[in-house]
Amino acid sequence: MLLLPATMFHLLLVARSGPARLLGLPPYLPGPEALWSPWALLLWLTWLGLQAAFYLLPARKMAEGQELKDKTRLRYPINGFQALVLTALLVGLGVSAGLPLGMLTEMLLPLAFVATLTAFIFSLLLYLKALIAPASALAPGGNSGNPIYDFFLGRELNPRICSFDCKYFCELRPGLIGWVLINLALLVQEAELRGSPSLAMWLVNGFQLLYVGDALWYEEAVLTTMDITHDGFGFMLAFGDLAWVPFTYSLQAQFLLYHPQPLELSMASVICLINAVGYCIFRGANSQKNTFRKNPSDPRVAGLETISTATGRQLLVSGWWGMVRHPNYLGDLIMALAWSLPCGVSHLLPYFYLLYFTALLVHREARDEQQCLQKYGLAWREYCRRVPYRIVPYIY
Ligand SMILES: NC(=O)C1=CN([C@@H]2O[C@H](COP(=O)(O)OP(=O)(O)OC[C@H]3O[C@@H](n4cnc5c(N)ncnc54)[C@H](OP(=O)(O)O)[C@@H]3O)[C@@H](O)[C@H]2O)C=CC1
Ligand SMILES: CC(C)CCC[C@@H](C)[C@H]1CC=C2C3=C(CC[C@@]21C)[C@@]1(C)CC[C@H](O)C(C)(C)[C@@H]1CC3
Repeated sequence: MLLLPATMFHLLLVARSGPARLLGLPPYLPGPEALWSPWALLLWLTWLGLQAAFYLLPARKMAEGQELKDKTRLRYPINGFQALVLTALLVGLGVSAGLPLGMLTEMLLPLAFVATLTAFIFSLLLYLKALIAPASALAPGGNSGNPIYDFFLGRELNPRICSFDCKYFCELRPGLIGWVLINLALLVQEAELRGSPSLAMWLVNGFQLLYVGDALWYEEAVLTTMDITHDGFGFMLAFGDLAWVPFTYSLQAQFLLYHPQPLELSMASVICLINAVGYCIFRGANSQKNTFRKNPSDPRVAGLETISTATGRQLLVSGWWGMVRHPNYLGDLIMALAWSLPCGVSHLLPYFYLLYFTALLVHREARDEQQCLQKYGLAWREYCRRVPYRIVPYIY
């Protein structure tokens, strides 16, 4: 809990330092005046309030989540993409009225500080709220009795205030949309400093906007991810969603602002191709599984080979899910590589995301494997026999 914020501040500080060494010491240790700003707090709270207001707007659709322990299903508004468009319109209006968006890049440290503070306070409130939640509302992990462990993992599965779902809101709105807004501010700032944004900055902005736009367009798919169906809402996700995502996932764009990198058109085309391949695998795999889980007789998936399980559910063994056991992770990792390549190969720092993400997905894959083995038993073993590789064909 201390190491994660420390890593985030380390990355923010080294990204703007001359040597930009991932493993080097930060150029200076920020004092309270560099971290604390009432304006940053005001801006952050306004941002959270704005995104919460967008969440509460009428949605084009209400989706049902997975069945819970008490056999009920929660309902979720599907209006994340609408929130992204409204945010873009508002920011566009602001910029045309003279709002200095590039200035946001000067406030990253105090904003990251207030986001971290919010995550700690929010997690504490969530921990306290879980004390009065019924046992059926608690997450399978995160209720060990060790308060520090439970505070970190999160005790309640789907904490809500009336119909407002705190975890679903945080997972997709303030952090993800904040990430692309920070990227955009870095692009604007680069244009102000150097006359126009660099090709590398355009690529990083474009790729990551596609990733965030995709997440919000296919918002309903998040309801079947491990975070929503299995993990409690505690410090890990609150900090991850609110602080880690916007301030560390924008690291490549931060690096590019302070360390401009030349990029040939031919190299840029290769990088675009890598991103496109990654995206096709990621989207193809996620959509195939979601379509199959919603309706196995959908013509798009009806011809795929499957294994039956004792639970009545089936497992795909052909198509994307017959290539490796987590094709979506493979696609995500290929995209992560494409996001770092525009930053060149002179520094390790822009590859931090790729390294962290590999570790996260390897660990996540192992957790999922454990859960699937528990759920599906012998059928899962048979799936592992038929599809022996986890993430990368013939390698892992
Ligand atoms: N950018 C980021 O920081 C992060 C991105 N991600 C991305 O989020 C996405 C979701 O990931 P995550 O929630 O971890 O897991 P998945 O979407 O991979 O879901 C795993 C579940 O899929 C089902 N499943 C597994 N194999 C099969 C099969 N052969 N046929 C049918 N169903 C199967 C099982 O659930 P069941 O059988 O119950 O349906 C399993 O528990 C991924 O694309 C990942 O890359 C994840 C973490 C961080
Ligand atoms: C800080 C810790 C070390 C780890 C925190 C992990 C979180 C940052 C991630 C856990 C799962 C995530 C997902 C996405 C973002 C990062 C977190 C919150 C996701 C919303 C990104 C966009 C994708 O399209 C997705 C599939 C919707 C992702 C779902 C999981």
